[in-house]
Amino acid sequence: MAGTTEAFYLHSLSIRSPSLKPTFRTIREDSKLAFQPHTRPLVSEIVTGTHSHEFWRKERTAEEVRAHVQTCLDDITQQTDDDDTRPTAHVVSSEPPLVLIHDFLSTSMCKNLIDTATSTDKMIRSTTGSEQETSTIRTSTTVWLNDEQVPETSRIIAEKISSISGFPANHMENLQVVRYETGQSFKLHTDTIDAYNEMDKRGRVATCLIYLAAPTIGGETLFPDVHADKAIQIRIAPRQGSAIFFWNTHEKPGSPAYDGADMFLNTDLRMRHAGMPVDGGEKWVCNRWVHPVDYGVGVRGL
Ligand SMILES: O=C(O)CCC(=O)C(=O)O
Ligand SMILES: [Fe+2]
Repeated sequence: MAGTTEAFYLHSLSIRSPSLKPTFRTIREDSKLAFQPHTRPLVSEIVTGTHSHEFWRKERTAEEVRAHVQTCLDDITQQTDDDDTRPTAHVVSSEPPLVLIHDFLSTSMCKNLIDTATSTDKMIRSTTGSEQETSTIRTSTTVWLNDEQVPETSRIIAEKISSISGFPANHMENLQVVRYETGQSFKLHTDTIDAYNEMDKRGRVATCLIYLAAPTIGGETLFPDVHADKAIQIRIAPRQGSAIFFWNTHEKPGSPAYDGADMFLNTDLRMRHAGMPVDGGEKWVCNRWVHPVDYGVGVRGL
């Protein structure tokens, strides 16, 4: 099947229908670990990449991925995060890496993003791709928030993603806040496409998707191809404050195949995913995408 994208190819996509009836594996909340105070030094400035890419240079076991992401998260201070919860990493898939992080963002910061997004009065129908097209592919509404609008929340998010990915905050787009009302969805797509290699800012090498509010029914994020067993499709149930992190290209930074920011990055089609229709209540998410080059702080999006 041809690659699907958040950009131009979406029109030709359809959800894969495997010959075997898929087993849906829904990732739900794990028991919450008790808060453990952080003993590491504070990160007082916007990060410039506190961890190297080295970890991602080769295929890792699930436990290696979990331990690495957990350490990256623990390295980031929670001082400005006002909930007494410690983020916990759970590996949905180690190859390709797909990590679910509970308590990635505090409840109050989730609310801060939703309130700020709402108060802009600028939420418009979501689009796909650099052409900013609206279609039935994506029926939610969107607003972009920059660092000035949500300074602390934006910094906390950037620090955590920087720690995990090894890319500094200036490689990240602004925050894209998305609201799904009942009946709305985002069909199967990838967050980057090979054609983005032609752009100055290049493709979205990594995605961090944060769940700001969970619907009462539906709205799972579906990954039909990430599990090695093709009969298994992964569905992640939104939970407020949780996030998923994944790489969108075959070449992970630090790997032998990764030859610097100028290289051609091949979209990993196993990372196709969809926001399933919301069947009750409202779902809010926030995207922060990472690029292989300096994206320029304050730039709105692709
Ligand atoms: O809403 C979801 O679960 C997925 C959203 C998504 O994939 C996107 O915004 O690119
Ligand atoms: Fe996506």
